[in-house]
Amino acid sequence: MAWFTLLSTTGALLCTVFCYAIRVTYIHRCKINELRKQGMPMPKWNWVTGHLLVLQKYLDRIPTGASVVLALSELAREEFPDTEAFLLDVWPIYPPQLVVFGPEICNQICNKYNLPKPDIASKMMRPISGGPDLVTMNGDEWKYWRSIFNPGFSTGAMADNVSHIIDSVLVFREKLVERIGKGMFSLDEFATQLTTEVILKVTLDDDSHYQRSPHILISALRRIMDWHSFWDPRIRLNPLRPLVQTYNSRIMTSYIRGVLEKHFQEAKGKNAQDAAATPKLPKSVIALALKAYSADKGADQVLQQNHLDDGFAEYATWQIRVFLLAGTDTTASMLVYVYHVLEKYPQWLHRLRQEFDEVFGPNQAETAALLKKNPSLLNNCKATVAVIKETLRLYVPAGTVRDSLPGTVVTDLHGNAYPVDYIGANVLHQALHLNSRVWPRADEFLPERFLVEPGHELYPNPDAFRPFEHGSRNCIGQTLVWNELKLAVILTCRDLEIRDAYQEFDAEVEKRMGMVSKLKRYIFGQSTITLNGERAFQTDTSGMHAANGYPCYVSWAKQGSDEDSM
Ligand code: HEM
Repeated sequence: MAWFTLLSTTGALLCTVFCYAIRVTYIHRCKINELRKQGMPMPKWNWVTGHLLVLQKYLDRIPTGASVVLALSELAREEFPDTEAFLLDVWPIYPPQLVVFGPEICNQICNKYNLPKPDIASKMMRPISGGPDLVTMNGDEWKYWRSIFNPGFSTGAMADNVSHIIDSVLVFREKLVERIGKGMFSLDEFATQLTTEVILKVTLDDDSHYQRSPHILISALRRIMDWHSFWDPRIRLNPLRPLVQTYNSRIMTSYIRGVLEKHFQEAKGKNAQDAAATPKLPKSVIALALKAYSADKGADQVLQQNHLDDGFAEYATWQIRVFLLAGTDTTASMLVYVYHVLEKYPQWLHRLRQEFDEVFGPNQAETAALLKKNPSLLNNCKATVAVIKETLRLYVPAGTVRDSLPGTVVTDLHGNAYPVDYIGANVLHQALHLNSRVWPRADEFLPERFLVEPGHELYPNPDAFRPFEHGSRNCIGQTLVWNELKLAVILTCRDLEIRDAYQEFDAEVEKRMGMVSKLKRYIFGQSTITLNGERAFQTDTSGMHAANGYPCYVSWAKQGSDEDSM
């Protein structure tokens, strides 16, 4: 009898949940259908699956593991070049969005209306950050914490960081040199270790030596990331996920709180020794944030306390956690792609080497010291900047999603109005950067477009280039990115050469392939491993890292190889 009651109660509960899901889905799809009838552009739509089947069609064209946004970008460019905007309904996987990829409509979303960040983004970031974070906060809370962290990322503060970034880049270089003649390795792994070491130093003043040894904080973050997905239900619904993430989250919080407290006590000690002087805090992001916070809360009051203010420590910890994520993967993935384009287009490698000779003189050994003494020399490397910009255009690793805002209407080029009070927005940088209306010869690698004068046919529309987004929600870390990428290229590309090893990597995979995999391939056919001819396609990882960790070889540059490449 008890079993019968249990079964019938469970059955009734499941039925209720099922009916509720049907009802919610129906109400949602009715709203989309309404927008469809009003003429909102969208791909072929279905009451049951929304646009999932259309998206799947484009996903089937790209290699396994390639980023979903690349499939979305293909869809955008192929089906909506005229409106540069369309509605995408993949609910319940993600809320419906107006996908946009024209500079004018992007400006409306990010600058004119500055639509808020959606709740769902904040929920998805929570396991990584631990609490409200700068990337997904809104309103006054965001404004306040952005102003607290702005000084730490200012151009001046970043110039103060050049010296230790150089030290980290020199370790990266040393590691590359150690790999000469030693076979294939993952460039992505080396690059990520470099950017991680840099962000630990810049944000926490932590001399982690992460390029040479593991770090408890980063191991915990990586474990959280291994159990994290922004969309994959197989990962999101795994019951073990919250347990693993909570455990590692505690490790991260306890480590960061420890470092903050240590810096606070040191700062207090310095103040006590020299009461009259302005506090000589180290210039890490966190130290400058603490300074800004103290100034805001009433001069020395914060520094008079026995322990670091709990409210500040809690928020700062969440932000450090998000900086560790935002500051490593994207920059590392870009660095890998810069080496990739320099291998593909040796004439640009040659041009950069000429530029380095002109700016830093012919004696390479002196470059690091020169840059430490005079970081502003970085501003003289115009061709280097152009190459990095063109790489950022073609391999942009991030975009922005925004929430709906009641009463807001955006318009496309033809004046068609799209209400964004039920659907949010997805500014699709990958499609925007390849939009052939605004980018002449959009698919070609042409760094010269960033060197020509206004009036030239290649001169870019500034609103169409937004790797770091525009407006008040732009990337806080962009100056750091520029310094890191320029320094890495300057200090490694003059005498070292990277060659991708995908051919050898694929041959290894083939050799190690088991019978079952071979049988599967025989039955279902070989799935594609390139995207538009690109084997180093961007993957569905945070920062869109290059496929398979970018297997490569490194060698000394051959004498005269530059001249040969011209
Ligand atoms: C190549 C490297 C990078 C790229 C392409 C990039 C791109 C972006 C983009 C597109 C946004 C806007 C995102 C949105 O609206 O949701 C953003 C925001 C942000 N980025 Fe980056 N980023 C990079 C590196 C970094 C680094 C090194 C940091 C260091 C801490 C960082 C920290 C942040 C933060 C905190 C925000 C949120 C800013 C706010 O809303 O106030 N990013 N980034």
